[in-house]
Amino acid sequence: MAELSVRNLTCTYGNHIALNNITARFPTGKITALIGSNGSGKSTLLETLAGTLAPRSGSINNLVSEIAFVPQRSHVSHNLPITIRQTVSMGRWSAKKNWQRLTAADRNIVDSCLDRLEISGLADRPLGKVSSGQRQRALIAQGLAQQAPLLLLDEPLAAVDSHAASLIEDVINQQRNQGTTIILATHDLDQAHQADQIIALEKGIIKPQRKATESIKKR
Ligand SMILES: Nc1ncnc2c1ncn2[C@@H]1O[C@H](COP(=O)(O)OP(=O)(O)OP(=O)(O)O)[C@@H](O)[C@H]1O
Repeated sequence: MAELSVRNLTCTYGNHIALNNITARFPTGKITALIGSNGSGKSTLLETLAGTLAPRSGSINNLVSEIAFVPQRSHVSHNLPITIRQTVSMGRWSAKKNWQRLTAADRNIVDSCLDRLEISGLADRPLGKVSSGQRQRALIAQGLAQQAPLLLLDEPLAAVDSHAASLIEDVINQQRNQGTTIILATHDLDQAHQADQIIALEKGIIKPQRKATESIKKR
């Protein structure tokens, strides 16, 4: 898989410039951590790579067609009629044409993802009636179930306890070891340190790497 990169990428919301002419490379089969304060542009970059936001200018190069994106979500209606298992199964449906039925192999993948995130016991519970940390694990399991070569995670450790955080970190490392390219936004500096590359954003631009590393060490 050729290396994913962005060149002179600018993204705006109306007149507001959220990403200002950034150029970056995302090594294949490695973890890139995006860090930066609130509003620095991390989610905007992930959404642009995921294709849910169109850039104003610049290019995205070598983007694969299958992308698993786990966005930042905080609220789901209590009445949403979908179970945790169905939520994770949606990761398999994305690879199907014309809403074909899931095969036994698909169901095994779903079971394995539920198991890896330790939510098998919650599989039949409605997504809207579990805790936000449990929901976060379900959404990550959905992303894993896609088995896409590119996995985008927006604050995967938000809302989870320390056990779940280390579980999610292990899962992310396992995915990287299997060759998945991972780009994640995080405010957790321990998690950023475990990444292969750190990109520090500030007001929509990339801080030079040396300074980015220094700023992490100081905190
Ligand atoms: N839907 C939107 N409409 C208008 N402006 C937006 C929108 N989403 C984000 N922005 C603005 O774009 C900039 C980048 O926001 P973004 O969400 O990418 O930051 P972030 O680094 O992910 O922040 P956080 O750490 O809080 O999640 C901010 O100034 C933000 O206010």
